[in-house]
Amino acid sequence: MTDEQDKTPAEPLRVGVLGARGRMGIEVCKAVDAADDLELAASIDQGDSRSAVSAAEVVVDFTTPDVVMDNLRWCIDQGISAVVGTTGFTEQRLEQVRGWLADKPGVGVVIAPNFGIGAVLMMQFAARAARHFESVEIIEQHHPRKLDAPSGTATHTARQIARARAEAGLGPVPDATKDEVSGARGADIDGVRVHAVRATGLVAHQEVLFGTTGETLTIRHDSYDRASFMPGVLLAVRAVRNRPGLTVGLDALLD
Ligand SMILES: NC(=O)C1=CN([C@@H]2O[C@H](COP(=O)(O)OP(=O)(O)OC[C@H]3O[C@@H](n4cnc5c(N)ncnc54)[C@H](OP(=O)(O)O)[C@@H]3O)[C@@H](O)[C@H]2O)C=CC1
Ligand SMILES: O=C(O)C1=N[C@H](C(=O)O)C[C@H](O)C1
Repeated sequence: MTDEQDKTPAEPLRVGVLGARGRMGIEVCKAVDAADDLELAASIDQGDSRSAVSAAEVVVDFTTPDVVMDNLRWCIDQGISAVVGTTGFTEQRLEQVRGWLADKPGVGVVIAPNFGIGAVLMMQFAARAARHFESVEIIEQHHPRKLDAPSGTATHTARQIARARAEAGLGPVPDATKDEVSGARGADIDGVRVHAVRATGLVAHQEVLFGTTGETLTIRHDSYDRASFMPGVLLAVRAVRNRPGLTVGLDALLD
């Protein structure tokens, strides 16, 4: 039979969701259900047994920073590829994941601080602008039920900006503050000040403010609905098994 004659539809990819009853998990389950090429094989939340997820080929994790490493270790041990949106990934944690993956060469993991395509572009544009401005501050704004501050997106953006500034030979951001009420100047992430705002009505928003003599540049992204993260999540779900090892961020998948 030629490929042309073989019209058998491909089996849908079996996806498991961890954190399935959370704000993001609910949205991911809906998106997977709605996709013809994906099947929701298991949806697990706090207190459920993880064993149901063994049937999945790809696991999506939107849980909490304190449980995500244990989940990830379990997936890798089971030989299941994973797409992770949960925050809390320090360089040390990423290194640990790389170590686990070294023993499982067929397994892929994508960890992205933000799956919104606009947010990924905002981070790229900010990294590109960074070397042209002596001043930079990040203001992130989120719903008040968010557990971590500053956000994973803001932390990632600050690190990328810091790297671009170092490569360009820029020194510290100018700031004459001598007398400070604790916290007034925000958190210092690799030399970049990050301010975290929490308010009912917000979803996920970030502004990167750059300044130099006589001008400022503001790069802003807004997620008004968690549906905004789904194209990125599904892109990673479909790609992850063909990307053994660890992929951090969506940039490589978008390109
Ligand atoms: N990368 C991205 O694009 C995005 C990332 N995020 C991140 O995703 C994470 C989740 O966000 P959000 O959905 O708003 O948070 P929620 O608190 O709404 O959801 C987390 C869910 O995980 C559950 N959970 C806790 N422990 C476990 C466990 N061991 N196994 C399975 N499920 C568990 C929680 O249960 P319970 O409530 O009972 O504890 C809850 O239902 C956060 O870190 C957030 O920052 C959010 C949006 C986009
Ligand atoms: O908790 C959230 O809501 C979000 N978390 C991620 C982060 O911390 O950056 C991504 C997005 O900002 C929404």
